[in-house]
Amino acid sequence: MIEAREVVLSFGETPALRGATLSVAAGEIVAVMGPSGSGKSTLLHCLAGILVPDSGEIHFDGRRVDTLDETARSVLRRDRFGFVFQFGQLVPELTAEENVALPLLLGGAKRPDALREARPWFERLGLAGLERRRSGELSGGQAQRVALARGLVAKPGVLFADEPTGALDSLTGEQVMDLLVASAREQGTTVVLVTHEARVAAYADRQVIVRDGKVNALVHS
Ligand SMILES: Nc1ncnc2c1ncn2[C@@H]1O[C@H](COP(=O)(O)OP(=O)(O)OP(=O)(O)O)[C@@H](O)[C@H]1O
Repeated sequence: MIEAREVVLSFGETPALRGATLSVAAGEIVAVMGPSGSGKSTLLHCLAGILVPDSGEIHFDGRRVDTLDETARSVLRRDRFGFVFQFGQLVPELTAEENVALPLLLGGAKRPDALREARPWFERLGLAGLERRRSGELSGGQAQRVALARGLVAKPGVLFADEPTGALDSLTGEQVMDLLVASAREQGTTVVLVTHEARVAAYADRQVIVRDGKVNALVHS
């Protein structure tokens, strides 16, 4: 479904990826682990078409991604990928339901249709009653569940989750992971999950370790 082949990327003098290879099958949930600074986020950003490697290739659904121009990559991200980051990154001016509807609106849906599709996510993720709140009026766990709904609402081919529980206490983090995995499975979404927490990685079908910019160890859970 999504693949990095021998990806090399440096930030100036700092090598971040030194020949990273990873292949994720459709519907698979893969956890990317590894020490701080090893290149996990950079690998995720390359897979997601946010960063372009210096060399190597990125493929998604049979298409080469890294050779697309910025516009084509941003359309691909909008239409086929979902994102959840460590701090939710909800748009503070929008209500929770508007945040969830955002990917549909950006994809061209009419506002009433987008909001109608967004609403069931509040029940599903235990957020009923919070639809009109803004991010400042939500707890960290609630905001992260809204971010998860936003990441999945457009039924992306791949959900990229970068430390999605990193800002949460462990119980809240487990609730978010339970919901992430259940929702992704329900709609067959492939998940690339960056985490340094073994307990979070244990939710994945497979764990890989990034060390010194290479995906150099595999652990089957
Ligand atoms: N925008 C940037 N500019 C310069 N250097 C960067 C940038 N982003 C990452 N790096 C460097 O690239 C290397 C890999 O960083 P990356 O964020 O991918 O690691 P990581 O494994 O995700 O780390 P962490 O677990 O701490 O988030 C590090 O040495 C980092 O300092």
